[in-house]
Amino acid sequence: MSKRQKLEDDAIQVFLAAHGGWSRAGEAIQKSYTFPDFSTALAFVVRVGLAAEKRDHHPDVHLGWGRVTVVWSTHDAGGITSIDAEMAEATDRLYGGP
Ligand SMILES: C[C@H](O)[C@H](O)[C@H]1CNC2=NC(N)=NC(=O)C2=N1
Repeated sequence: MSKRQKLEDDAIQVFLAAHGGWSRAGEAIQKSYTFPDFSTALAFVVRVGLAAEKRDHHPDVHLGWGRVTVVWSTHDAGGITSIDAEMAEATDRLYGGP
């Protein structure tokens, strides 16, 4: 299946059930992460942004003091695709841990 083909609703539910903190926001999935200060949050945004550039797939990001919200959707497909699920997993890995 193409990575930019929309996921079915049940596949999205399976993804959400398996990945804590992610929720559906219309035709996107999103998660908020917390940090001890602004600069640590900013550094996370930079790491996510560099991963996005490598994959040519880019999130919407909201950066605040100690908080980052990352939103993944595939604009070209008008919804959530498996590359969004992959990038969400990559985002979790960049947040912390191996
Ligand atoms: C031309 C380029 O590959 C496309 O515009 C890519 C770039 N990054 C993208 N990012 C996201 N999130 N969705 C897209 O459909 C998308 N399309």
